[in-house]
Amino acid sequence: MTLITEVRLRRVLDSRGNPTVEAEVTTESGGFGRAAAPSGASTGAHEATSLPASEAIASAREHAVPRIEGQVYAGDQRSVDAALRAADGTESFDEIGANSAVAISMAAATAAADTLGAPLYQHLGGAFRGNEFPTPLGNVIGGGEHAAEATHIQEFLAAPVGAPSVADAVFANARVHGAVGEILAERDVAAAKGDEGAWAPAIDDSEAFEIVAEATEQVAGEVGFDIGFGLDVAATELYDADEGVYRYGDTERTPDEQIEYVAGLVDEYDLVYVEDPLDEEDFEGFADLTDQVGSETLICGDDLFVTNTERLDRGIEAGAANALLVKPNQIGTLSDAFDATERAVENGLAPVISHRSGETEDTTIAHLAVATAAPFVKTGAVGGERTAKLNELIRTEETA
Ligand SMILES: O=C(O)[C@@H](CO)OP(=O)(O)O
Ligand SMILES: [Mg+2]
Repeated sequence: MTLITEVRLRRVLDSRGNPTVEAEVTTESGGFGRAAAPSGASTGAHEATSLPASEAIASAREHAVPRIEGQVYAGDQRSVDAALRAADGTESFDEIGANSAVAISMAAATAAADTLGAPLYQHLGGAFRGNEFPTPLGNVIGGGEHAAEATHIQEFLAAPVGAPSVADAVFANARVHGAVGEILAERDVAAAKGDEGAWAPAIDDSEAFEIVAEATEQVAGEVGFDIGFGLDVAATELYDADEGVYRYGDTERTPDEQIEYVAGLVDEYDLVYVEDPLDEEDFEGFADLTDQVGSETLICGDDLFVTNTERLDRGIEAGAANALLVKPNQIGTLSDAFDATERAVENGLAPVISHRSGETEDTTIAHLAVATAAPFVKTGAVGGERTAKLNELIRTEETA
């Protein structure tokens, strides 16, 4: 192993045009790694703290960098991440920011892989990884917090579950995205794109269901394999906690009605994946829905679990979901993200590695998905910061 000799931090742009933290780590033997923190728009209340980039950088330079440079070995990821936690001193990275922490954590892993001359997924997952690849979930219509005046449900996802390879799956999702664009044009619906590159038309959710169902079916016919349909409801953003109702514009649903509505959608559209169908505090509602439809579909906790093993344990106890969304920046380090992933797998939950709505060209999550043999990765369908990850998966599959 080789000592980390330098940690550099700077502000770079994310895909929304906001500053974010980029870290560079250099090792004694000349290994080099670079990584950048993503950022959420529909963030969970229990996520680790993201500070303004300049504040996060200043604080990490003062508190974390001196504990890492010349002190910690690249490749000893647990020590890197323990140094970040010790430097911060809070559970939620309030001091240095989870954005600084995750950028340094991921850059250190990348520098270690470079030192070894191994691909990042292999350094993270071990010599025998690279034989299983995730199905990419591609956002083709989106609204919620990711686009104004669009659908209430945040993400309508193509899920090419029958694809023979990652490359086939990636191209299929892009093709579904294209087909949705064509159907919208035929219907004379103008559509810009939301934060993740999905179409963001001013249509109601029921029309979006129709269009995505038509597009997935059409493209499945063309490519000759199954393309499923998934959702990220991001229901916390729809929930009015004071009134105890979910609001879809003028339509209101009580929590029981919401469960019934989502269960109905699972049946009607054969949904293979449903993320955050209920408010982030409603473990019981999640359990009820999982009980009803968990044998047919994945009920995935994002804002519910925030990649946090304590919240995941609570969910496991309650039977609240059968999938975990994994976003390293929700918890702050790769070690924590790995621990949550392993805990999920041990308890029969499927891990789904995910991007954020604000992204950079960083490809770490593509490697994380291969390293953990996650069955799904959620990283959009089109757009440079999304294709950065998708194209990395294509390359990885070719060389693994
Ligand atoms: O809710 C989500 O799953 C994500 C990514 O799609 O959105 P955000 O990064 O805004 O939380
Ligand atoms: Mg989500």
